[in-house]
Amino acid sequence: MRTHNLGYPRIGNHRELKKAEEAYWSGKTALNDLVQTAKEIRRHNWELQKNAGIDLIPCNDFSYYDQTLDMSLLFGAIPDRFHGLMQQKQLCDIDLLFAMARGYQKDEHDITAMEMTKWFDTNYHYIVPEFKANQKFSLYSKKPLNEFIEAKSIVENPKVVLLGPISYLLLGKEKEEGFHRLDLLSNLLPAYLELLKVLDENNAHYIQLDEPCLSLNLTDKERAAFTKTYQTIHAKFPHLHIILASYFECYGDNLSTVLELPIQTLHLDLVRCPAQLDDILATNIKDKKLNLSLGIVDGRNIWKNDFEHSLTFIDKAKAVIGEERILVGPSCSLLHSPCDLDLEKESTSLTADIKQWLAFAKQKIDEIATLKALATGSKDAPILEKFEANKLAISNKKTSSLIHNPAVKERIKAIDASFSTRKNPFEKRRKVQENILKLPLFPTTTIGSFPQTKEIRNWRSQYKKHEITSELYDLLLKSETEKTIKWQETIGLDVLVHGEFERNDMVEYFGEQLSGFAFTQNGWVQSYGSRCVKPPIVFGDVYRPNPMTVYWSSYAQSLTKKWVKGMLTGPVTILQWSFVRNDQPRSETCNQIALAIRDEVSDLEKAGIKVIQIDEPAIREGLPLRKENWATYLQWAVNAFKISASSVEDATQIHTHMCYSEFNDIIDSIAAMDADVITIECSRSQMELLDAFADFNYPNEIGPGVYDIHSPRVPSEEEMVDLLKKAQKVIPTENLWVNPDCGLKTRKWDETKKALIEMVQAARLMRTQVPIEANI
Ligand SMILES: CN1c2c(nc(N)[nH]c2=O)NC[C@@H]1CNc1ccc(C(=O)N[C@@H](CCC(=O)N[C@@H](CCC(=O)N[C@@H](CCC(=O)O)C(=O)O)C(=O)O)C(=O)O)cc1
Ligand SMILES: N[C@@H](CCS)C(=O)O
Ligand SMILES: [Zn+2]
Repeated sequence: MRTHNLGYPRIGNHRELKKAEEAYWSGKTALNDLVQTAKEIRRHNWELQKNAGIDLIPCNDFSYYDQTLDMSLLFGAIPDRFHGLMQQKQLCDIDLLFAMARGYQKDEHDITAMEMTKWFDTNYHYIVPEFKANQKFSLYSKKPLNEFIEAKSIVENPKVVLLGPISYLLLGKEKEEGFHRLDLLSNLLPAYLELLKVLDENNAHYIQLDEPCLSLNLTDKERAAFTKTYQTIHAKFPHLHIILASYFECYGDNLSTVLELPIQTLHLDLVRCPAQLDDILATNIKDKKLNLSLGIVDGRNIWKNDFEHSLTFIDKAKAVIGEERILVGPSCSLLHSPCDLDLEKESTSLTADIKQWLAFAKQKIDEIATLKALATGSKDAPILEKFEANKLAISNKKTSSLIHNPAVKERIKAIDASFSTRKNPFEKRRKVQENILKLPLFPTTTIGSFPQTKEIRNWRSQYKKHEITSELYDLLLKSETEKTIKWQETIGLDVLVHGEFERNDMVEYFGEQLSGFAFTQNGWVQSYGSRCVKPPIVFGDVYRPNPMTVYWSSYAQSLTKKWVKGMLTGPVTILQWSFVRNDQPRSETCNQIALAIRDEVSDLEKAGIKVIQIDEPAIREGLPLRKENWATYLQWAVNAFKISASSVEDATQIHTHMCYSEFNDIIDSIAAMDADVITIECSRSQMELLDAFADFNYPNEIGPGVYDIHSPRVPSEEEMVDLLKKAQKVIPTENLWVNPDCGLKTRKWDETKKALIEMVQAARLMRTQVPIEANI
């Protein structure tokens, strides 16, 4: 029996990578400083896994931005718009990678970034490969080889992790008509073979090919592509040990294809799909040579592994295929886990009771090693002590009084259809709202957050460390809010926002105020590029002890005669971006959060807030990976949103906001949410997304994002007018709002100001082009 890991978090224990990257981007440090920080993180990770006794340690799981983008650069799939820049500036690989991810606007160059979207059902975002017809691929960079050589100096036989060819293609997008990206396989496969040859020549033996698309519903053609690809790889490199890894779901109807592939090891996510072990063991696997990687330590959540439970899986597999053919590992890469629980001090939120139930990446690595020791009959005292401590923690959690709250459970039981129905249909509400809000055509607004400057983050940091008083912190935030309200008035935005300066993060902020949640001091997880989030932990029944946002929304509204949007995160997004309990269905936890948000919506309404936005950017992300499970999820997710939004009068306008996901397949559910207005990220796909709304005849109002907020580049009035005209072709003018793609928290003020001024001008211009009677 051996242990392995599918990937380790690459941000560093204290987000060293983020800090080094942002310092480099702002010109404060040199490239070499960043390169050294990255090296140090990799060395730390490898040594940690080696010291824990992991047998196969991954390399090339590091990335400066995103592992999918790395593959595009590795194989030279660099969109044409970057070619001039490459020739003229002779950018090194890292700079080119950053330009592709973030866009490039300097000197005479003005190049848009590549698209970014959610990685399966996670809160991690990848950069979408762009393909043209007859896209060529060849080895452009040496990253996997370099990292293999580097790892070899620290660990024995590092395992090279690569995104597999089929998933790489399927995760990309055709940027020209007339071909399907899978048609590019014949161009791509030789480049993969070339890479494997180089790795082979340098004595790499273990290659982990991640093919997470095997967790999706595939066509026969796609399955055939897997067969062809892995047969080709095997024919060329029969001596390489290929570990094929999919995760986040069952192999489902792809299982029989996968079991016939000429690979050495198949990885199973036994956390998301425990049943597939029995299915596989019931086949003729015993008579094959295939090894099984048992992914039994949850890479997507922070709960301690239940050793007794996990050992039943290992024993079952052992009985059929024998110890030698088993690898023990995490369910997926630990990229989605925070780094190290040891860095957490016990606090009033993360109490000793709760802390004993948790395991972060470092602890999970130790769990994997301990499980192997236990499964192979170790009688070492420290191992047996760990087993006893584990049993105790697991049983403590099952019986803890911290978790269950009868009042919350009663309230959940009382939910009926009236909780999720507005008083009147949209058309009726719309008239009432028009009379009160009196907004022009093409009303302008923003999505909520304004720049979270270093200064603001420092105030919060000082406040948390008691270096400044709560009164001073409050005053500082108020002055920032006031400045932002005044500035929005000056440039002529129609519906204002308070700026969300008081929030560290849109989910963590609510988690900090809701009972049943705990939060960490350092539990960072990469979200995209250098950006990280600290997901709060739902450990028990959720309720809202006090109003959470009324203070800031009321303050902002008191400063202006214009409408200020109340700003909330929706129940599905809070659920999706938190680490949630595994002892009850997600739908139940979601309903508990929905009731808490419902109370907040009612309080905002009572405080005179007329427009309330309930963000649900993660509703698509929570969609099960297999279509057969969609309907159940969508039913409870949409219902939870409606529970949170439906207590209000017709006069209160409910907005929702969604971003960075493929929404086309769930348009009917988005419509069923019945928000009066939806603002949605659209600009990177040049309004393509709106076709789905148009095809569906989406009845309510829509604000398609007119500029990309993930790039520092400032859009021009003309390009936004062009996008709005495109939108106008498919959506009735009276339904259109004008707004950026998402919140502005990651932007700098100068970029924000320039971009929003252009945006307001674009809306004004659009108004002048509408027949007079429609404008009244
Ligand atoms: C909308 N998005 C979000 C997602 N998930 C969330 N949970 N939240 C989201 O907003 N998923 C989809 C997208 C992903 N987008 C983003 C966008 C931006 C970020 C981001 O900016 N993250 C910040 C961390 C934010 C935070 O929690 N900050 C804290 C701590 C600040 C800090 O580090 N303080 C320092 C001192 C100050 C300094 O030197 O900077 C310290 O304490 O040492 C806070 O504001 O209090 C990031 O920096 O990565 C994430 C996802
Ligand atoms: N209101 C949030 C939504 C982000 S998806 C923001 O503006 O940052
Ligand atoms: Zn957003």
